[in-house]
Amino acid sequence: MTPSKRIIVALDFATEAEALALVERLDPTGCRVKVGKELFTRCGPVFVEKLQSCGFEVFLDLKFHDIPNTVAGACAAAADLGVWMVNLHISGGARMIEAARARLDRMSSRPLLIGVTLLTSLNREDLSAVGCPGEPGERVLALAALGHAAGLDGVVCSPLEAAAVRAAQGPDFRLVTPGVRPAGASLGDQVRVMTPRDALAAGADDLVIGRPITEADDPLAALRAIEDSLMT
Ligand SMILES: O=c1ccn([C@@H]2O[C@H](COP(=O)(O)O)[C@@H](O)[C@H]2O)c(=O)[nH]1
Repeated sequence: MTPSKRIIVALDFATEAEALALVERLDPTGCRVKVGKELFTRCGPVFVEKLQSCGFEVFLDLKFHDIPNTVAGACAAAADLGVWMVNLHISGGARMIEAARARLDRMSSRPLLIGVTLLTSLNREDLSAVGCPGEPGERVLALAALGHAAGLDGVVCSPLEAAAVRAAQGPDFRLVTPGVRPAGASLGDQVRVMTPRDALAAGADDLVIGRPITEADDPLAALRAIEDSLMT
């Protein structure tokens, strides 16, 4: 895989027109795209199909979290849509993940099934406030192990945790990392972050990058600069 194909551009836009304005300038052989809650709620599966008909592999980032039967059905719907990757929250538990995986395994082709460990916007204090005292890294490692054993293809984690998860879960477990910021870029609401180059060096497979590209004066130039930083 080329270093640039490791970039997943997060299309966190409020309208289809804004998303298309960027997508029409992107090369589907050079990057993937992510459709999350905002764009999907506004534009729905039809927009995902449009992206796919333009040649893009789509990460459907809806972070399913519900009872096993409901999440399994949602994952099957994502598979029917033909997306490349879909995700759920590992904190939904092993039975939820196993049900999703079993349902996907019955389909003729399936997306990669990835689990969110701990949102990259959370720090130690946030964790403690929701009744989970301890270091974010420890929680990520525990959730990654649970998710792998239950049938996930990989996890979403911060690049800060990528090396430890890679060491614990091996080379074939996919590590998808948001919380990626070029040096000097605004963090926004992200807390556990690394630069694109450091994230790759730490073992990330996929770099999910949104606002540093989408909110740049010249989004394409911002993407190119990130790609260049991965090659040098
Ligand atoms: O832990 C997580 C899980 C998902 N995300 C998503 O990634 C992008 C990041 O966007 P930026 O603009 O680069 O911050 C966004 O769509 C999130 O929903 C995450 O950030 N952290």
